[in-house]
Amino acid sequence: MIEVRELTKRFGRTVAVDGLTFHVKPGRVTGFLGPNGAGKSTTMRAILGLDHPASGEALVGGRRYDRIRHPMREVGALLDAGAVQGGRTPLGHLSWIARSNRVGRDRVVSVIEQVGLAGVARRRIAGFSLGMRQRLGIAAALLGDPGVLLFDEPVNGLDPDGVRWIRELMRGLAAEGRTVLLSSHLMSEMELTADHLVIIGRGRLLADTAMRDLTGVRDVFVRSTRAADLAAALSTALSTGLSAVGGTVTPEGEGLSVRGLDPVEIGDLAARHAIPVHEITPRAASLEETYLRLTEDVTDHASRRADR
Ligand SMILES: Nc1ncnc2c1ncn2[C@@H]1O[C@H](COP(=O)(O)OP(=O)(O)OP(=O)(O)O)[C@@H](O)[C@H]1O
Repeated sequence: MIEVRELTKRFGRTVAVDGLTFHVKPGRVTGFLGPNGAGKSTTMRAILGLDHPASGEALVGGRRYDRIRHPMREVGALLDAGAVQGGRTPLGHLSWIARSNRVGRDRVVSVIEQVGLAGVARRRIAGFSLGMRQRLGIAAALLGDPGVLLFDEPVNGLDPDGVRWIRELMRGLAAEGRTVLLSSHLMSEMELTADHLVIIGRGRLLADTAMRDLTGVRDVFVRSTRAADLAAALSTALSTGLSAVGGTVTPEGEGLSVRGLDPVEIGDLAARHAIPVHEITPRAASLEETYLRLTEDVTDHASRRADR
């Protein structure tokens, strides 16, 4: 479990994180979203004790990172995959981290295999692609077999095969009961990977919600050869209070986009008016659509400062 409480972090005049509160629970993948400069990396760095907040706190398993006796065994993180000495090999790099954290050598071999780097374990990292460096960074995060994991943009630079691998890895780690916090700008990928979302903008919380609640039914598409008649009947039903306030009927191609009525209500109404209906499809909003709507008012910090 990660608990972020009233966290505020400033860099000079920039408020990177502004009174942010959320919890990341075990057993599920929590996606961490927000526009560039929203404060995601700063929040993750605060959780890992790398940035010190002006106020508030970030706790892992109920403790501040610097109070954890064997941090690597409790929390693992991939923040910046580029920050590795090129002269080392994966085996050398991970063995060095393992030794300085009292983690056994068997774990080194096991994580190298887990991330698919066994074939290059003795090659110099300098020649590695970004995708291979991401895998190495993930191996380092997993080294202590921690229950809490943070990944900042792990999909960066990976090919489609690697992207799928990350998705399965994240879901597998959550299924083992671990707490997984994952940031990414790839909405379609996040939609497939995360169970829960924390969305921030300008350092503040915009949403803390289950994925299925955020991408729930948006509208119902109804196709009919008598779309105009059906539209009239549906509009009457909406205006006489059959549905919640705010229902709409909008022409779309050979049919109608209906909000505020469910497929059963629409089907029953069409039958009562003897209007033929050839399709009734409830449509979900994509994460991208919902995310863009939620964040449309929050520009990055640079433009906010320039506004002042
Ligand atoms: N070390 C620093 N010194 C000064 N300003 C910083 C520093 N680190 C972050 N910031 C600023 O704090 C704000 C939040 O940055 P942060 O990197 O946390 O955002 P982010 O959500 O991770 O963005 P991105 O999606 O672009 O990675 C930005 O305005 C950034 O410029």
